[in-house]
Amino acid sequence: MTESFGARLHAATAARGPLCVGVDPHPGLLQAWGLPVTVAGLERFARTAVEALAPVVAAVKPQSAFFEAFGSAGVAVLERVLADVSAAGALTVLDVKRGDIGSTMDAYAQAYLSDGSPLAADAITVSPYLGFGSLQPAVDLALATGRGLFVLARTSNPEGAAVQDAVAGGRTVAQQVVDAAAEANRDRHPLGSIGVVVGATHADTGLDLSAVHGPVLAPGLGAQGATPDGLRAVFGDALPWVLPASSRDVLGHGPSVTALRDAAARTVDAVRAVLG
Ligand SMILES: O=C(O)c1cc(=O)[nH]c(=O)n1[C@@H]1O[C@H](COP(=O)(O)O)[C@@H](O)[C@H]1O
Repeated sequence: MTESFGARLHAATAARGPLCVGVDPHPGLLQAWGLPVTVAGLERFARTAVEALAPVVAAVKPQSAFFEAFGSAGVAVLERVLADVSAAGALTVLDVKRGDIGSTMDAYAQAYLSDGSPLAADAITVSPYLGFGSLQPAVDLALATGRGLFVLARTSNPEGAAVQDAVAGGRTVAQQVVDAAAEANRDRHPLGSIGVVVGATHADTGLDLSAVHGPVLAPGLGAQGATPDGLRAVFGDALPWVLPASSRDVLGHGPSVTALRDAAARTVDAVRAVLG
């Protein structure tokens, strides 16, 4: 039987530390690395980041939009990134934030979560704001193929509050997302495969994460102001579920492979000191 994403992530973070590094090829970062803002520059950037990071961190999260911006040639670079990260032993979390009516969600699921698809990743980010139930085709396919989801619950940006902190039926919308993920993770050991996204940027998430039993992707370290030391105050008892994520703060140390790897190692050490 295929090993679940949750089990694979649990093993990867135990071996390499609890950190997901994002590969976000911002045009400004390409320029800072002395690269042209072209497909060739994108490819060099992505290959360097993968060479530096994929052999050492638990998970690598390419942000799809920065590749899509270059059209089909950029998407081809993304396909290569996904393959190379896997070959180097890290898990791939493709940040595409998909969410659609169920029948179309099924097509997205086939694109990103089915064996043999060129854009298949170990997990993808999805948006539940067409209703958590609309994600069911992705939940089903992820669980069937040993893959996972990270469902946006309380995002790192301040604008998220207007929707995610709204209260319906006595619970915030974000809490309802967390509870639905928890239900999908019930009885999955050692870790469920339906993760949630909760920004590390919040003073107080307002969430009860005690039953989530799946990974809590926590973006916002560095560039958005969150710090490893701050994770304890943000997540409290839920720290064991947390997978902190950082993109620009690490990528800014390129193009030196050594400097990128050192930056990732420093961040891993800092989050390990808090998460254990
Ligand atoms: O799903 C995500 O990855 C995500 C969710 C969220 O709430 N906030 C957030 O910043 N992200 C992504 O995480 C990355 C953060 O990048 P940095 O701010 O450079 O570390 C970006 O690719 C964002 O799109």
